[in-house]
Amino acid sequence: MVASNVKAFEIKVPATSANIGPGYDVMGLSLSLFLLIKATVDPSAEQTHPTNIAISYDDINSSGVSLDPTKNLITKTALYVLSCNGLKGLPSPTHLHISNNIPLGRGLGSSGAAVVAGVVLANVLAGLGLSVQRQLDYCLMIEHHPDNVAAALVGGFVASYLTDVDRPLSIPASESGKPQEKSAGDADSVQQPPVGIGHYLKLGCSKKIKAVALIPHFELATSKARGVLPPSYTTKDVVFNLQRLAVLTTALGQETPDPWLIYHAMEDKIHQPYRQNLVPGLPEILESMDPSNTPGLLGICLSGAGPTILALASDNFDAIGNRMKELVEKQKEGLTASFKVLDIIQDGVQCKSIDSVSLNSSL
Ligand SMILES: Nc1ncnc2c1ncn2[C@@H]1O[C@H](COP(=O)(O)OP(=O)(O)O)[C@@H](O)[C@H]1O
Ligand SMILES: N[C@@H](CCOP(=O)(O)O)C(=O)O
Repeated sequence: MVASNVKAFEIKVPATSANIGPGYDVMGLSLSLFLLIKATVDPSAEQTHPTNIAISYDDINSSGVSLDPTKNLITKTALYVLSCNGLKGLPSPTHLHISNNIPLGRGLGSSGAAVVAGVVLANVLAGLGLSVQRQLDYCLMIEHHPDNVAAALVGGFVASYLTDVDRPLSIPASESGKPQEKSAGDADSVQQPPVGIGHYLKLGCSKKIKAVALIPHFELATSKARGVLPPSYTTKDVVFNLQRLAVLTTALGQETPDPWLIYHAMEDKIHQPYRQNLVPGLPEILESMDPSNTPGLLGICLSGAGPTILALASDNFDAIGNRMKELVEKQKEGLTASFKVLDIIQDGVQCKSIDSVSLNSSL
């Protein structure tokens, strides 16, 4: 039992797999792996930080993550949203207990989930009443590509684009490895998001499809994997991706998935060929596994910026995961990996008071 003036909320944000082959910075899928935050607001608690925020983690996935509210990505994001709304911190002392099941730096959208959690946290705890569209604007000021955050906000298979804004979206970068010029929350660093920067559309995804995520046991910062991409592409490669992306948007939604249609529609020439040197086993998996030799397989791609490799499948999930694991582990002495069979979930971020009253509908 908690005292009556103490309030507690739970925020649950899904992992996401971005790109899905040809949809670089466009497509995202929400997966059944979650970042969970329990926020306990206790007006009578001792203030331990000027921002009124105290942080703890209970999991090994997040070792190395800062517990300083001005540096931690979740709270740094929340402080940015608060500062845009004239607040220097949370209104009352708040303890955040974080259980993060999304491995960091693996291409499963941990940073996108952290950014979405920060925006929702500020929205709920300061009673800002931000719409989902406005929450997306805030997310995009920090995570500059829309694919992960749009899918984490609204759930499902999501297509998104950014408005061509006339000034850079230059709030502290979320991607690990990027320098932070100022802490969010500094009054002089506040840059309000333009209204309506991001747009999204939820697409159909057959209930028969699951995602097999092969997760190598090493981190690859998204900033590093973006750094290897070329500044321009040939018309031929762009057309190759556009053709596949157009087909993929509908192919995954067909009730009975067509394996070869999806398999070819998940091919890519914009990012995977440039990133494959950073991801041992990706070329070998793409070359050796297809629907003719792997029953149930629908398609394979790099998940986000990697190193996770994602197979979409309608059957034989464990066999597909084991085969991918074998192919990755044989590339390099000492390299290990594991796999998870995940559902594609239709709910985006959920926020509820601990007595289960829903506070944030993602739809
Ligand atoms: N739950 C979290 N709490 C705090 N920081 C996080 C959390 N999740 C991700 N991050 C930050 O995001 C970084 C990983 O981001 P990134 O390189 O984009 O990889 P990913 O593919 O997992 O999104 C971490 O090193 C950490 O700084
Ligand atoms: N479109 C981005 C997606 C990054 O996703 P993440 O899960 O690796 O953060 C990219 O490919 O760089």
